[in-house]
Amino acid sequence: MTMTIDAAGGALMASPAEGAAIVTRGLTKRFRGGQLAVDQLDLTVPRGAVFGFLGPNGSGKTTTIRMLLGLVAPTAGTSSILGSGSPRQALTKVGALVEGPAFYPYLSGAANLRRFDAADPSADPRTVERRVAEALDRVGLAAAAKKRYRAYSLGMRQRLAIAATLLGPRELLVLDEPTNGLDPQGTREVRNLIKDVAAGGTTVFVSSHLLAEVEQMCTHIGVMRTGRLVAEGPLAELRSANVPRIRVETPDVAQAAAVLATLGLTDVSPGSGELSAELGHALPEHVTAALVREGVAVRGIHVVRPTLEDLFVDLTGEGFDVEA
Ligand SMILES: Nc1ncnc2c1ncn2[C@@H]1O[C@H](COP(=O)(O)OP(=O)(O)OP(=O)(O)O)[C@@H](O)[C@H]1O
Repeated sequence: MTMTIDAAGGALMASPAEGAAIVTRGLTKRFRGGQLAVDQLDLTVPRGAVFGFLGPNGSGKTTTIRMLLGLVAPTAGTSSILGSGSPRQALTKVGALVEGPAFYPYLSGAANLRRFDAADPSADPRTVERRVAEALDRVGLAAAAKKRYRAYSLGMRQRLAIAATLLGPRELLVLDEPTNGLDPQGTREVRNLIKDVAAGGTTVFVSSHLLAEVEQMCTHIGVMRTGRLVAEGPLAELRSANVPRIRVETPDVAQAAAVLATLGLTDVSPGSGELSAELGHALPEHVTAALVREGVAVRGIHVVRPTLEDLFVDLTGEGFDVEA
């Protein structure tokens, strides 16, 4: 179901969450069957960020989003959206897309949006035509406004779902797996649309299990593993946290390990016919010279900088689907 969550407006309360678009502290959800879906989540989404909420299937992303939007009650902890501790107070400024869209196939895109808007008690029916036209224009569907929904491509359908979240001015968009099921073209369309929306100043919180996709559009990421947040921060910072390693191919593994340790390299890991270590600030040419000087038979030397994918596999214990 596609939904734009709206509620009666009201003054937003000042709170410690001011300045961030989303803050959760100790947010926890245990389902009745005993399943701990979200475990002590401390999340901070800065205003203006495109925040990628990344994690394998079942890691708790949708449950977190449902708690943020007030659709499911947390077992423990707090969450705050746009500085308000009560989701209902902030939700007129929030557009949310949770799960798949539910549009009428025989109605046009524009007619679907009009129906959608009519179901929103906080929307002004006098301005609906203008707002529908603007939303369609924003997602690049102005020319297809009168086309029936069933004739839309998958990418167009998803753009219409996002248009439904943009029928009012939004400070925050929350999108749960918006590219799920899309082909590469549709994925690109949605990704570009998200970037455009963010460029207009809207904070975007987007969940995904696709690392490559998140890397291409997000400024910040949070990584979930079995209900817990295992990494969070600006993408650039997480990238630079990946320290380069040196890998040496040699039959003299033990002797090479001793040389690397003497040079101050850390995390020296011997293997079969090769070994690796964190390079740190050492220069590869100095390491090579030292090995040769000590009589180590060097067959090959490589400097490897782990990718974000490597980092996430380490963090989550699982591979991510890297196809966008
Ligand atoms: N209503 C529910 N009752 C019981 N368990 C649930 C319920 N909803 C989700 N879960 C469980 O909670 C865990 C987290 O699910 P959630 O849907 O939040 O993960 P997700 O990261 O969004 O995964 P996906 O990408 O597959 O939707 C899963 O183990 C799931 O089976």
